[in-house]
Amino acid sequence: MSKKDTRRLIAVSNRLPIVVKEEDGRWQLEAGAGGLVTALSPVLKGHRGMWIGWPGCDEAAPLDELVGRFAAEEGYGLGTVPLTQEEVEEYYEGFSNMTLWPLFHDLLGLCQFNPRHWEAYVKVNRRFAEVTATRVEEEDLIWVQDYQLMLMGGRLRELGVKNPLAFFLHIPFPSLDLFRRLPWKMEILRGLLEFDLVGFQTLRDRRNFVACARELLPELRAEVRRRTTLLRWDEREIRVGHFPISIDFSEFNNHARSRDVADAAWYLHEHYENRQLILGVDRLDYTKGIPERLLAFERALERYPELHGKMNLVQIVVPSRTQVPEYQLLKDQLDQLAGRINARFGQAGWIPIHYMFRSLDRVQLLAHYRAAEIALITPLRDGMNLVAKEYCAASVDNNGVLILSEFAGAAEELGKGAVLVNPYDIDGTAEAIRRACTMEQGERQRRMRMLRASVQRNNVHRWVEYFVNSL
Ligand SMILES: Nc1ncnc2c1ncn2[C@@H]1O[C@H](COP(=O)(O)OP(=O)(O)O[C@H]2O[C@H](CO)[C@@H](O)[C@H](O)[C@H]2O)[C@@H](O)[C@H]1O
Ligand SMILES: O=P(O)(O)OC[C@H](O)CO
Repeated sequence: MSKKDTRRLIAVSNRLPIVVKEEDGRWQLEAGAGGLVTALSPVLKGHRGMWIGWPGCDEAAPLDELVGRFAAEEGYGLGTVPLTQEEVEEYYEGFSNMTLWPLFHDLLGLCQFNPRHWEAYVKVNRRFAEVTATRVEEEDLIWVQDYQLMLMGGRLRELGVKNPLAFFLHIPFPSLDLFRRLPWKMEILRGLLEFDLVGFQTLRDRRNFVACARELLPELRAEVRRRTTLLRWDEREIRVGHFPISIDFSEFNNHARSRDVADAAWYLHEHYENRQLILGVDRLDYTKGIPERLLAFERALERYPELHGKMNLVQIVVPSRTQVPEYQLLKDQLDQLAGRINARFGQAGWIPIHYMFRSLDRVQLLAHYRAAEIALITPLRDGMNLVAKEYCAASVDNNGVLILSEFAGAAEELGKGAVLVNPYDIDGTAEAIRRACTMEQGERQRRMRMLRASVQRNNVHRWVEYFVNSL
């Protein structure tokens, strides 16, 4: 949003940027984790906005009081959409996370197509629209976020909301071949076409969407413009663009240089006895390629014994979607893999993999980024991947090597400075680990300078400005 633009921004997403908890009989609000929170909070703070979403807590919480406190402290308001336990199971865990999430990440084999889940998805999307309609004022921009809410636009129109409506998809949009497997593809497609602007992370996602729309709605007309594709359908015009999301570069860069972070990074190096640190940081998710990464690390230890004792893989996994069975299985798989590889290669005084299943606070996260000589970010498929960008912004000594999956949206922008890998290619990723461990200082610095300049230029403020200006 440009500085001149004074319109209020209403962001709507499944989850509010908060976690409500009861500790020792006292209710508290904590900031939530995840890419969306990281990206949107600074923007809403700057534009006296409002965030509408599911508070994710039980009915006993004194929500009004907590929400009021949040607005006073954070500088933007919250609107809440409560969900019942059954709705959480069917709309969120069910249709959103067992159908759309795997399908849109090209993992058809993990998809469930359950009509009950679909019905709950329709119902909850309508509810989100109804709550939003009661909060909206004449000049507001409404910006709906992500795959859980693709049907909101239609209901907002039915309710007579005339404000500009925008939608941004944080995850990839699948190819026509995959999208057509969805029994409710036409409803989703028509739902997205109710918005005035539909944004994707990458050019590939935008092209996939336009290809689906043209194929499944033959009467639709598409015209490629300079920055967007203009669709004409049902007497309306819809703009479709790609807007790679980013981070607040200055915030990460400045905080990474602070005394707290420098001390914590120094302590980490001492703790790991000055070995090279290879860092993985992910939400627990089967799209992030963590088992494949551990196997590639194992292959590197098999093939390059000269690396033994010289480096550690520090893998941090933040708990996520723990009620979905696939995520529970993944957790067990990771525990077993890390244990097996450590038992196979560990020596007195050297445990190859340090695996932590928890969230880190900001100072610790930045200290890990700053201390790590290598970031190993190997999703099987990812809309963007903000960890890759955060690592670059926090590598203030220009000394880090970014190994990045070619299937992360971030690879479109960071492909030149990063060492790109195919995460399914275990040998290739192992070779990339060796290459990064032995890369000369000059090449490290040249690559990281390029990466940092790119993240600095294409920061989150530019993302919002570019998106809103396209409306
Ligand atoms: N152990 C830990 N402790 C503390 N914080 C941790 C952590 N592990 C991860 N985080 C934080 O969580 C965020 C994760 O963002 P990502 O972009 O990697 O993925 P996510 O799948 O959540 O987001 C979705 O939205 C984003 C934004 O659009 C897209 O990049 C992505 O592809 C899409 O799946 C980062 O900001 C990171 O700092
Ligand atoms: O925990 P979830 O399901 O809200 O996922 C958050 C991630 O940022 C995915 O968009």
